[in-house]
Amino acid sequence: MPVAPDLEIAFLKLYGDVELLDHCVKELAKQISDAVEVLVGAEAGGILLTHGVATATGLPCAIARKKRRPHMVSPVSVTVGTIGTPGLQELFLDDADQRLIAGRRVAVIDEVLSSGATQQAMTTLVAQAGGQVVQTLVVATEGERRADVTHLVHLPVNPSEVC
Ligand SMILES: O=P(O)(O)OC[C@H]1O[C@H](OP(=O)(O)OP(=O)(O)O)[C@H](O)[C@@H]1O
Repeated sequence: MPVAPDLEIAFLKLYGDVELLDHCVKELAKQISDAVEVLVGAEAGGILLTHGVATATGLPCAIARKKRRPHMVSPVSVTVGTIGTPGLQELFLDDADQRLIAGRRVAVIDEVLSSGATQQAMTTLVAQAGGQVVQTLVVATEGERRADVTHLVHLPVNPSEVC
C-alpha cells in the first residue's frame, strides 16, 4: 500500500485468513518468554493475535482500545502515529486492565512493527499502568531489522532488498 509519494509497504492482512492467523498464533505462542506474566495487544491489529496467544499459553491478556469508552473511569492513554494510518490515534487502557498489568512483566503483541511508534507507545502505556514490557512479539518487522523484537518474518521496504 502507498504511504508516501515514492514509497509503498507491504500490507499484512490476518483478518479473515483463519489458517494464517492460527499459524501465526501457534508460532508466536511458542516464543513467549518464561518471564512474561501478562499479554497486551493494541486495537485493532493486535486483538485476534493477543487473544489467540492468551488461549494457547493460558496467560491473561488486556487490549488497548483506540477510543475512550464509558466504562473507562480513569484510563491511562498515549497518542501514537503509525506508518499505515493517517493522523494521530490514541490508545487507552481501562481501570481493570491497569490492575491486571500493575507490577507485572508484560509481552506486547502486534501484527507488524514498522516505524516502531506503536511499540514505543505501548511501552509507555504499560509503564503508566505500572507494568514493564519485557518482550515484544510481532508477525512481521518491516524496514529496519529489529533483533530485540520476536518476529516470524521480516519485510524490507528498500526495493533493492527484495529478491
Ligand atoms: O510500527 P508502526 O509504524 O507503529 O506500525 C505498526 C502498527 O500499524 C498498524 O496499526 P494501525 O493503527 O495503523 O492499524 P490497525 O488499527 O488496523 O491496527 C499495526 O497493527 C501496528 O499496530
